[in-house]
Amino acid sequence: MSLLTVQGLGKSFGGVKAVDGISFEVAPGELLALIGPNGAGKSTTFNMVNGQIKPNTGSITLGGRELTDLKPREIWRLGVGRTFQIAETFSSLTVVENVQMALISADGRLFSLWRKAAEHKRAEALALLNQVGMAAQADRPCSVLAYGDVKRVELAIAMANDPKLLLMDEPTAGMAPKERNELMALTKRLVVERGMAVLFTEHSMDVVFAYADRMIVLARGRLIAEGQPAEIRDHPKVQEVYFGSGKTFEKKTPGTPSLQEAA
Ligand SMILES: Nc1ncnc2c1ncn2[C@@H]1O[C@H](COP(=O)(O)OP(=O)(O)OP(=O)(O)O)[C@@H](O)[C@H]1O
Repeated sequence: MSLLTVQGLGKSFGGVKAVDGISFEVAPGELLALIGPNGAGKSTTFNMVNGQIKPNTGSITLGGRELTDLKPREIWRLGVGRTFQIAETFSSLTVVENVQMALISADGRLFSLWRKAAEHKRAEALALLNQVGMAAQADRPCSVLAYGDVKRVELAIAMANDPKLLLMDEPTAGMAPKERNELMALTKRLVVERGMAVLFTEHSMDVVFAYADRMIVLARGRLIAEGQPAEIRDHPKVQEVYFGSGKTFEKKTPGTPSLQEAA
């Protein structure tokens, strides 16, 4: 049974069909990668799922509930979280304060002045930081963290709303290979442990092939392929759209896919 169901989704900007009647599903506990060359319609799709852009056609349902007529805040409340290409944390606050703020926001309450900021939901925030391996750094300001650690804090912030579906916009952009793998392994663990679904875009094909359970491929707004990473790598239409972009899929050794940058 799917959690997110997208049917016939379309959006045009002037004469450009940014997204052209796409349909796909995401199941609970699934890590689904959305890939495609520049301008394929990935961001527009993301922005429609979280309500920032209204589609011209089609429907998006979460657990059977239609989302297309809801505001972004209402969609977030129903359990659709998002992380961004550049991590969004308050650098002047400590790690734990950032998560505390998110917990307060998820409660939908204004900060109560009669309680000290330092105590508000601290235990809950620390439990979330523990899940992402950041409890030991709870009282450090976010501004002094390594970028990979900021991304972990961002995940804890996203978890504060207990999302059923997390949209991750190029989660590993700007990260070194080791950090990339650590972040994706952590994401995979959260998906399995919480039964959460993740829909993510990613330009790094190594990450996609190593961690995605399934992939969907967009080109010029259309969904051109869908399947397991191994099926997608060998898919002729996918090879075709990536040909000319400077990227080709190649197998280094049998069963170890990688992306080669053409000279
Ligand atoms: N607000 C907008 N106004 C006009 N055209 C837009 C707008 N947003 C996107 N487009 C166009 O829609 C198409 C799809 O863009 P989109 O940003 O969704 O692609 P993308 O796959 O996310 O690309 P990238 O990988 O470069 O981020 C592109 O042709 C883009 O120029």
